Amino acid sequence: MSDTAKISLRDVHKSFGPKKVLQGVNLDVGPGEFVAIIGGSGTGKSVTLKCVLGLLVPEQGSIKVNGTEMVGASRSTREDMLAHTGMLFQGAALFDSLPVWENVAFGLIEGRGMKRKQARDIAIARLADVGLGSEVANMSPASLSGGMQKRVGLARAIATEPEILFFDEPTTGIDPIMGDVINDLIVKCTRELGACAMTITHDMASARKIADRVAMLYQGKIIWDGPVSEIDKADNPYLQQFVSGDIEGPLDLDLKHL
Ligand SMILES: Nc1ncnc2c1ncn2[C@@H]1O[C@H](COP(=O)(O)OP(=O)(O)OP(=O)(O)O)[C@@H](O)[C@H]1O
Repeated sequence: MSDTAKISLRDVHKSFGPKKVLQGVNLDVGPGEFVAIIGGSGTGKSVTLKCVLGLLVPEQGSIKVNGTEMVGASRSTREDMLAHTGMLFQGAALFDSLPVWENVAFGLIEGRGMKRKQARDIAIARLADVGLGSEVANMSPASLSGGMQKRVGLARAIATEPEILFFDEPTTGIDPIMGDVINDLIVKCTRELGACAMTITHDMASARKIADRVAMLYQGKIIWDGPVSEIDKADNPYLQQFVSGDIEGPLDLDLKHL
């Protein structure tokens, strides 16, 4: 798998002072594959994603994206990688000073140097892909509901037709019905692009719906990694406790130390 993997993490370690957060993470995401990293609060999901994006630097290990080593990579190598990726941030992270369409078109205008008229047309098409009409294009992001902001964030993530998509807790902060709409849109948009994707989430319903595979992070390592269809049959007490949300089980002992 690692020769063809679009994203490959090998023995990734990341600490903050004495706190060892990642202690040898191994994970591959293949072409066209959607992997969800699941795990409880504070297990290091965000730290893992930030290491892949180059926002944090691991002190040990290798992270390859499209076969290129990212640990210790130059700024231009990282920028090149980011130019081929799309990202939906947890709070959608839209610029309130720009109208919706310019948020969606940002990577096209600033990153690709596209003319504003053409970029606006593409932005309106991407907004339609996520179920938003052209009347939204000139609105301020601040005037939209949380669910609409997530849709705009998704339209922005796919605007440059990236090969790799990253999602940071895509259903956090919105109601379950809107969460389901967002999950459906994420699946549709990712498939249409033929992109591979990585999401971090503690929402099992979302992980089951959007991912092909889940990888459970616990005590700094991936302790279970398998297809969504295998989750319920898996003989792993940590995974089963997390999936069922039980208070009793092997996980709660460790939670006291968080
Ligand atoms: N910049 C930092 N400096 C110090 N400690 C950090 C830093 N970033 C993360 N941590 C610590 O690393 C641990 C893992 O954090 P992380 O945000 O990755 O967890 P998470 O699994 O994403 O949790 P959640 O689901 O609650 O967002 C936490 O104990 C956190 O306090």
